[in-house]
Amino acid sequence: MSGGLPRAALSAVLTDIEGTTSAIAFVKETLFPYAERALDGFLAAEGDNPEVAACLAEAARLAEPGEEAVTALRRWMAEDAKIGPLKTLQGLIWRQGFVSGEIQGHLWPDVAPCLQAWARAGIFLSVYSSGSVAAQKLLFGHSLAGDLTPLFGGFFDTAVGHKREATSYAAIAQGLHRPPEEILFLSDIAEELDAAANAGLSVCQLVRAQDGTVASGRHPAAADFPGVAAQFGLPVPRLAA
Ligand SMILES: CSCCC(=O)C(=O)COP(=O)(O)O
Ligand SMILES: [Mg+2]
Repeated sequence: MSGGLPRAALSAVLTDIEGTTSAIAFVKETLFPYAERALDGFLAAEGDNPEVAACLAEAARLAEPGEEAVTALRRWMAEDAKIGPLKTLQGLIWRQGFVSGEIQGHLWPDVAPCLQAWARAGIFLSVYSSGSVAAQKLLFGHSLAGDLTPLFGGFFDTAVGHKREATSYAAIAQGLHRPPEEILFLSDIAEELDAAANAGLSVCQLVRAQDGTVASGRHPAAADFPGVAAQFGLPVPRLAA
């Protein structure tokens, strides 16, 4: 935090998912392997679906010369590359798992009570994740805390730009019709917070011990959402012990 300036009054919270609302292990050990296992069967069954076909065409365009679309998709999965057609396809594959109840969206226990209290206090809530908007809605719609999608007024993915680029946050602030400093961006990744801060947003790093996150020292930091609330003047709900 730079030099003791008073913080702007917040009107909105924009939150990341992996490492912020949800465990990194849930994404890496449940969601990603589910999509990897299901990929071939899904493409065989749904390859003619126009949305799936569009992902395959875009993957082929972005693949290395001579590399097949499916090979590129598997390589991006292994690299955890945040590439549009992969993220869209993962969302489409996860749909069956979330809707059937096989997967429930992980949320740390402090998250839902804080989001509910902030929404009740008139704070506008939105999500910005590398996961597709469809995947974000599945995770919050089928979460351990039930369907939280009505709490959110906006969902943003990398269609707006990459998470380490300031222009993405400027576009989100413009889309939300709010001055950037009134929007508090929450993330575990310092480079994302750098980009948001460069666009003028208020920022806080989530340093969740269970995820092994290390504080960057470049931004305000909190161990959980009540810690965020206490620092930024947001309501702090009473949590069950
Ligand atoms: C249901 S969203 C899954 C998260 C995901 O696919 C991902 O790549 C994590 O990105 P984030 O920007 O939330 O860290
Ligand atoms: Mg994250």
